[in-house]
Amino acid sequence: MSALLEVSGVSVSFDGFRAINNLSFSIGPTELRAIIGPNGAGKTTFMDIVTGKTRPDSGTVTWGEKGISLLKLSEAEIARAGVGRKFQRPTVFEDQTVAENLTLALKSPRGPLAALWFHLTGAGRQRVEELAAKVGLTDHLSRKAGELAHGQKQWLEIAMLLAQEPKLLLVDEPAAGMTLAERELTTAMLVDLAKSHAVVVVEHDMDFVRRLNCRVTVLHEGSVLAEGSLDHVTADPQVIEVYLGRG
Ligand SMILES: Nc1ncnc2c1ncn2[C@@H]1O[C@H](COP(=O)(O)OP(=O)(O)OP(=O)(O)O)[C@@H](O)[C@H]1O
Repeated sequence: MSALLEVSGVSVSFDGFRAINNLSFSIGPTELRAIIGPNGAGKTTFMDIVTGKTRPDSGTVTWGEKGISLLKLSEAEIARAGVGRKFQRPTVFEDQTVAENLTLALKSPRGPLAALWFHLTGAGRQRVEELAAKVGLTDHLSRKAGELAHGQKQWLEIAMLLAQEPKLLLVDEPAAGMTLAERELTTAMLVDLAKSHAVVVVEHDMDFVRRLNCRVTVLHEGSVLAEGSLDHVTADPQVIEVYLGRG
């Protein structure tokens, strides 16, 4: 399986401090990956680089079968190429309904005629219903997003990301603030999404990572310290020393 995203030898410094240090990372087109690591390991900076928010000082970031360089694209172009990012705090429109939020997020077909056709045929409405079903919000379409529970808001935001038809989803600490039941549903959702997308989850909650049952990358001081199953990386003495042993 060739990689969808290939980060190779990437470094970036802020005021002389190397936040990312010769980092290499790749993910396939349908793969679930968890990224863990201590505070300041470079997890957020890694996502900032992939999404074009931060430009690295050196290294390459290539995307897709054609191996295009994401470093030459703007943030908006990277999003259009298929990289979606979910921040930790939900940013849904609280005064709009779930259906309205999803409609606003839809990727409309290009061109006025195609867009008109999309609306007249009800294709947009059908897509909104499909997206709501994917995240378990079918019964909440007419509710204001502000009335939803925290977990449901997070799921709505995931559906809004999916509305843009991304190939890669970067998801930052999805379990934070969720009840156990919400976490379990979120795990199932991410596992299901990874059947048709690449999904990278940054998460501190080890129980959550265990339930994801996927390959884990441990970052430390801006580089990959260990990679493999959760059992493999958590048995690594270096990982225990820099990350697990501190708790
Ligand atoms: N814009 C910036 N200017 C200066 N230093 C920065 C900047 N962004 C990140 N850093 C530094 O780079 C290092 C990596 O930060 P980053 O936020 O990527 O870590 P992280 O793994 O996401 O940590 P956390 O788990 O706490 O979110 C930290 O030491 C941070 O202080």
